[in-house]
Amino acid sequence: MNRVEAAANTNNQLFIPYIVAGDPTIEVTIDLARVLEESGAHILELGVPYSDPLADGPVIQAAANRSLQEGTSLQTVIDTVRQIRAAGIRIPIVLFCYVNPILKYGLHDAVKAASEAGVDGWLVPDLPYEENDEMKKTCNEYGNVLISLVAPTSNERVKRIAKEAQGFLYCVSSLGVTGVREEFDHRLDTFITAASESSSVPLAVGFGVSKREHVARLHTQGYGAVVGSRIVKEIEKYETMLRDPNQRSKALLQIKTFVQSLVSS
Ligand SMILES: O=P(O)(O)OC[C@@H](O)[C@@H](O)c1c[nH]c2ccccc12
Repeated sequence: MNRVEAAANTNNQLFIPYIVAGDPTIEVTIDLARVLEESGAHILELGVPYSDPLADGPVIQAAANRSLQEGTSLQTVIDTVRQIRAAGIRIPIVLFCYVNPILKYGLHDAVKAASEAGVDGWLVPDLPYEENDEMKKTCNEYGNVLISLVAPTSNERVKRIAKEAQGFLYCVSSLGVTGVREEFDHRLDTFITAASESSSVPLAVGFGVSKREHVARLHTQGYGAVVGSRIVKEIEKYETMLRDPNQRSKALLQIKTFVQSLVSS
């Protein structure tokens, strides 16, 4: 069984952090992967920075820019995963990548290289479900899953996507872009109920999940929690210390304590 599927099926309180690879450096990304694994994360969403991140809010856009200034590319992210695995970090990794860098690299070559480096799945936010056949087939050919994303739009489409989902079904809490939110779309509960009734895999909710109460509520309802911007903001806060080898471990400890506070029951 694929490691993302295994993690999703054995943990009914999924916690899935998202960070941008190369933010603030590739070296720190490897340390952060270990910190997130130690903090109890079940699956790591590792973002490939992109110059035109349509679905991302200001926090993640800024992180992508920091990473792009470091020269991060899909290739260096694949190389980073290889280093993460060589460091003995086993957490299942889902690569978060917009479609352009994949097409530029070559879809088949990208999935093959990533799988050989230790990637377990992909999520391509701007690849419509109706056009994902080749990506899904190639992912599955290399033992990877393609994670599907559903938003609170028409229930019929949600049901169709949910039925064929792999690993876990990523339910976007509200329309718009990523970023910390106080409240969620009022249609969230009906939308998620429709999705869970049709889904053959566990659900995880993302977009705006940024407090312990948010995570606890989702876990109580039997859903996983995806947290991106709020963790990326913490990384931004400690950027200078993370860049300084003499202060890095202190910053990593602060970040670990923060992440643990999000998931502490
Ligand atoms: O940042 P938030 O509001 O916590 O949402 C998670 C999100 O960052 C992460 O899953 C993600 C990053 N980029 C995306 C693009 C589309 C969908 C989801 C994402």
